[in-house]
Amino acid sequence: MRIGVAGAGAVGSYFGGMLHNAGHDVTFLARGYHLAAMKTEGLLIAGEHGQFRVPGTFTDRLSDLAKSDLVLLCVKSNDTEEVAKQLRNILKNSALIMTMQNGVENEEILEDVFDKERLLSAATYIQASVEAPGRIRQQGRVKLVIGELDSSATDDCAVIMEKFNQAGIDTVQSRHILERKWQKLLWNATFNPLSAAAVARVGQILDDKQLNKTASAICSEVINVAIHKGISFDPEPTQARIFSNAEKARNHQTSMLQDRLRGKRMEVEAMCGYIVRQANLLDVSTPALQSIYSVLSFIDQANKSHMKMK
Ligand SMILES: NC(=O)C1=CN([C@@H]2O[C@H](COP(=O)(O)OP(=O)(O)OC[C@H]3O[C@@H](n4cnc5c(N)ncnc54)[C@H](OP(=O)(O)O)[C@@H]3O)[C@@H](O)[C@H]2O)C=CC1
Ligand SMILES: CC(C)(CO)C(=O)C(=O)O
Repeated sequence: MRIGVAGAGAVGSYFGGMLHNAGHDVTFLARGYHLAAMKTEGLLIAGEHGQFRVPGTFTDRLSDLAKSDLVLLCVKSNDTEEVAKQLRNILKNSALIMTMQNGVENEEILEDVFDKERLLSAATYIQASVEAPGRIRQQGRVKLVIGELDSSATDDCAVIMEKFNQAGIDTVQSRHILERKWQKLLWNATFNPLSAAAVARVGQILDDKQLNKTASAICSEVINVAIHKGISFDPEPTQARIFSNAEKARNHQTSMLQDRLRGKRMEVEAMCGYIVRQANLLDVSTPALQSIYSVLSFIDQANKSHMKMK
């Protein structure tokens, strides 16, 4: 299968690397120092069970993805619309696009650009980071739940699931992928923004009495928004599950914290703004999330002005 990775950072490089190892023809779209390192040395993926190097096709020309049968959309959510529109101009009509991003708004953005039957979404369970240019660090368990956005679409998803499993990526299919994505968003909205605002690892949020209290408040607000959106959750066990899952990621720097530490733009809209806007539409109160949203939006704006002045 010809696979294009649109945004070969932490997530895209890992999954693209695994699929390349399994014999697929993978093209990695990246830029900057990371791309330069991959072009000269190949891509190095380091995990708990050792490391492997991936020689491959690394490019900063989006048009090099034109022949893809499947594109893994792995840019940060802030770049979704721009990259999706560029992809629409070059991809063949039969190409499938799978978002592996966090949040649930990317699916809405993609539906405005592509026919729904070409779209898949993945709830991506991985802890990965670009440790150094050309080098990805992955820790903990990796799992994907994938599904078609159009539930009446032909079963491309089953074929992709099989190929991913053959490549050693634990993948299951869901007929209710948006519900799964909301479940994941509950976790991310609880921990990612707070971790970025406080510059704290997940374990530090769990251990600090005040941060833990704020995380619990955000979590119950987001569950409430999801319920008002028609996603069925039992609030108490859901919140308990989110916090017990966090125990397994104690040492993790969330992807949003990684961005803050690197002075990169954070996924503030995907993780906070979208939920706050939905809450306003549904007349649901989200004071804790709104507060973190205002802090992170301010930091992102300040970083942007600082970058412009440089
Ligand atoms: N990291 C993790 O553990 C997890 C992340 N996720 C989600 O997955 C998504 C991707 O996250 P992650 O992999 O961490 O992000 P990264 O920032 O590591 O990767 C995105 C990559 O895409 C590149 N990129 C963006 N636009 C272009 C372009 N036009 N041309 C070439 N390259 C481009 C970026 O370059 P540049 O750096 O120069 O902007 C970056 O290298 C996010 O939605 C995140 O929330 C989900 C689960 C876990
Ligand atoms: C916490 C984690 C790693 C869960 O997969 C994640 O989604 C993120 O850091 O954004």
